[in-house]
Amino acid sequence: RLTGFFRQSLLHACAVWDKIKEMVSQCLQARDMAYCPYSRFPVGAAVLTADGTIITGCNVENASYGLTVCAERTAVQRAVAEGHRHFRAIAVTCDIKDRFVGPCGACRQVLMEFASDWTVYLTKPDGSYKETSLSELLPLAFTPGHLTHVPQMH
Ligand SMILES: O=c1ccn([C@H]2C[C@H](O)[C@@H](CO)O2)c(=O)[nH]1
Repeated sequence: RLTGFFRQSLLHACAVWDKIKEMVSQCLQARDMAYCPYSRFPVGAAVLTADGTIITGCNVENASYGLTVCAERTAVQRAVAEGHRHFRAIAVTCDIKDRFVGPCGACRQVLMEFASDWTVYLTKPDGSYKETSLSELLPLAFTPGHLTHVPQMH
């Protein structure tokens, strides 16, 4: 029989595994909602908040091209608008099957605003993923902590 610490550790590992699977599945579903008539390059994202909520986003393009918003920023901004400011992880996917694709530079910076220790799951269309981190994707980052007037988070 599994007891105490080991049982707890196993349950925790299973809960984490379930959350990753759920994020991966939700980012793939979000990609199907992408509005990308110009690039025809759909992207999906799913962020995991500190309280375990998963919020998705897709890219939303614009005829001006430049006003396009990426899937990752759509998800983060949606999460913030719903009251979340503490994040743990993000899963991102596009239609490219043969390699893992990272978020664009603008999205890396926007993620950095809310945490430096995001876990990032680069997800292929078949649901396989590569785990990385925001600090690996954006080393030596500029962060809110570098400003003399640090924004009050409340
Ligand atoms: O990290 C990225 C990179 C690109 N895109 C979108 C923007 C545009 O709609 C399309 C092609 O660049 O992909 C994202 O959503 N996330």
